[in-house]
Amino acid sequence: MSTTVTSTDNTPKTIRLTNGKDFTFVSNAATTQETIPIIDVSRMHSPNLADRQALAEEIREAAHIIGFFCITNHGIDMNLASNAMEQARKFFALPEAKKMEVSSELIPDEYCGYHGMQRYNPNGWKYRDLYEAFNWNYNPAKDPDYPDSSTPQINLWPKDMPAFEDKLSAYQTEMIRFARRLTRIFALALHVSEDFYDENVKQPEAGLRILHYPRQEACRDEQNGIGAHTDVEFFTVITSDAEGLEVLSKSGHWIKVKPIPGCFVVNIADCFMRQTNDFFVSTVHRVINESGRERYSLPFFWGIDRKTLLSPVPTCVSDENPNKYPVMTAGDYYLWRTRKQKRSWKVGENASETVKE
Ligand SMILES: O=C(O)CCC(=O)C(=O)O
Ligand SMILES: [Fe+2]
Repeated sequence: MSTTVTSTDNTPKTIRLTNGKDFTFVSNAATTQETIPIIDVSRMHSPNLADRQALAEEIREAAHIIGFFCITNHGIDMNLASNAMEQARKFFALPEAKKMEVSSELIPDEYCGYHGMQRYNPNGWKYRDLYEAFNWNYNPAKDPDYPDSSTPQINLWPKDMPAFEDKLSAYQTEMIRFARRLTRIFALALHVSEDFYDENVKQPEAGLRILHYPRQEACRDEQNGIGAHTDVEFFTVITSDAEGLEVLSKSGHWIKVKPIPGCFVVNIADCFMRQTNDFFVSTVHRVINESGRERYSLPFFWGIDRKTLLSPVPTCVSDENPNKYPVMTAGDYYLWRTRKQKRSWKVGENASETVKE
């Protein structure tokens, strides 16, 4: 059945994103009248190239039109996700002082570590975003395909909680294996050879985060769970235990994404949009937790390694459609965004970037 969550604020708003672009939504209400595509990805494991190509064409369309889709029959062991979720609940239940021992402020140029409750306000709303999070980076030693114990991880793991690191890392290892395969399908979707990205994902950007959203009491016009934003890297794979994710449609309306048990939501992020010269769209999204209970989510952020140049994919540029973006390394881009977001999303600093029309 279709539903629309009403909002007292029906005036269009324009907000500046940290990627420098502006986006507008026509109303702050959200609807289930529009949906995101559901794609059965079992064919990604097929030995037949034609099957993989057929899947790639479906992904091509979804990545081009809306930049968000739900995947079924992915083959990921969901026990690993539930174990990570269980650890998330335990971690967030710890005293604030214990969580602050691994504060993300300790490493300013990385996202890893703990981000405290109501710390950021990316949209300049009345109240700060109602979430806390813990991020962890790729650990080369635990790569399932190219393990490398000689390159140290950059992470802030809490002391005396070995199960926390173990369970979170086990999920990460599974997701890396999956993301490498999905990257090959994305290459086919761009009509380049399947191995186009293989060399660039041997030391990938493969960070994860656990998020905890308390039940929101304030109205949706005054507070977000996590404010509207776009992700930074190539694609994100999300699992969550409750509704709350909202995606901005092309027509400027918020679509409520209904989580399907056992499935993941995949979305295109900014580096992929840049590299495809906007052919794939990195769509604005946010979370508002009106589920009436706490919400936990587990996004996995996947991108090419830091030293690779974000030069355009050959099939996405032509004389008529020249590259729109300056070329830089993925690492420089990630660093620029990390610095910008950790600074400007802090309380109040971004409010001036919100243009009320
Ligand atoms: O909690 C979610 O479902 C999404 C979180 C998100 O968009 C993010 O952390 O970038
Ligand atoms: Fe996101």
